[in-house]
Amino acid sequence: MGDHTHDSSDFLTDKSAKIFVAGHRGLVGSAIVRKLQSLGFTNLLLRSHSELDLTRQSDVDSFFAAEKPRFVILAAAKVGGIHANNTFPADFIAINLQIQTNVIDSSFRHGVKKFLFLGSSCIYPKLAPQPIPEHALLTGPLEPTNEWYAIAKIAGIKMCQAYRIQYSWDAISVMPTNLYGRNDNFHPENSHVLPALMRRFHEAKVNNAKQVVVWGTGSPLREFLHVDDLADAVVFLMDKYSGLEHLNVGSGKEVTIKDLAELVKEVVGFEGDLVWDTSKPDGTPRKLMDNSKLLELGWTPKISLKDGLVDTYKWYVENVVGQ
Ligand SMILES: NC(=O)C1=CN([C@@H]2O[C@H](COP(=O)(O)OP(=O)(O)OC[C@H]3O[C@@H](n4cnc5c(N)ncnc54)[C@H](OP(=O)(O)O)[C@@H]3O)[C@@H](O)[C@H]2O)C=CC1
Ligand SMILES: C[C@H]1O[C@H](OP(=O)(O)OP(=O)(O)OC[C@H]2O[C@@H](n3cnc4c(=O)[nH]c(N)nc43)[C@H](O)[C@@H]2O)[C@@H](O)[C@@H](O)C1=O
Repeated sequence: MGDHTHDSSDFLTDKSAKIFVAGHRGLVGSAIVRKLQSLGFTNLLLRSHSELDLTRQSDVDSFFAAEKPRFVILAAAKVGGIHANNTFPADFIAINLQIQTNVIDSSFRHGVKKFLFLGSSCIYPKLAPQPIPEHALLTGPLEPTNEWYAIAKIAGIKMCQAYRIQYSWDAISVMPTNLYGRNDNFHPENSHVLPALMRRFHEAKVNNAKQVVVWGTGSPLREFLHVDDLADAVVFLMDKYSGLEHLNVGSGKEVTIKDLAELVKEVVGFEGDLVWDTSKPDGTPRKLMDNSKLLELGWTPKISLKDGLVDTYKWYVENVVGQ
């Protein structure tokens, strides 16, 4: 049935193989492109959103028919933090279902050898056991602030499994924890917590503000992974993993939002106070992935949260501030 969990594909052997990285301008896609380029891959197939709208089925199919990539990594999606997910539920379910259905089906029909789908830790029940094992999927109700996005992601996992079962097609699914790094979205309301706070502390520092508002109670726990570690894991799994089950990718380390805010404040160099806006949702109380399956395959994360924050802040100042 094509469930050769520990088989090695020839992903790393042919550096001229055509690889379509969908969403290459985003946080995750750009990190995967950097990783592949650093390994010597020379035939990356890249299209911006304006060049190819992945929600348009016939455009996607024509693109695959013409280009015939050998490998596909799907990092294009409608993505956002807790506020965006809670405010635009129709976009989060519809756009993600459209993109992933089009790209998965066209990849299969046009002979892609191996396909990788990216989900998210929000696929798991709100009150899943911690750390969250892969088999916690579909065992309880979802976190309401992101259930629409989560349902789309669960459908993506199931679609990859269905194509593997029916057609023996090599499609795998990877569930990253909360990510951060270069090319993140620093939008003040719609981004994730880490880029949102980095921007807010930076702007408060340059404007000599006394206070910065942080959302929620500060008590939720989150696990963060630098996107360069995620890109390393994606390439590792394209080479090493061909299983039916989705795999968690995390750092294994969690932090409260309060401690994260203090750390970002320190890295940015803001010296004022934090004010907690408890009218904003906390979301899931705790979301730590069990990454033991990935560790057993031989992969380990390398970038600490502190080092990753320093690198991201440097990038933000050099590339986003004043643009
Ligand atoms: N960021 C995180 O913390 C996490 C992310 N993930 C997953 O990783 C993947 C990538 O996320 P991330 O890099 O953060 O997201 P980004 O928003 O940074 O990047 C998404 C990319 O997809 C492109 N895109 C969106 N819609 C379309 C479309 N209709 N047609 C073509 N391209 C489109 C965007 O282009 P444009 O901006 O021009 O629309 C953008 O380049 C997603 O599947 C996400 O679920 C998983 C866990 C955590
Ligand atoms: C990756 C993951 O991302 C989303 O889930 P989330 O983990 O809740 O992500 P978040 O980064 O937006 O918030 C984390 C915590 O941080 C708090 N918080 C404080 N201050 C700000 C703030 O200024 N902005 C944001 N966004 N959050 C803040 C916030 O209240 C919450 O308690 C999913 O919708 C889903 O898309 C998904 O899969």
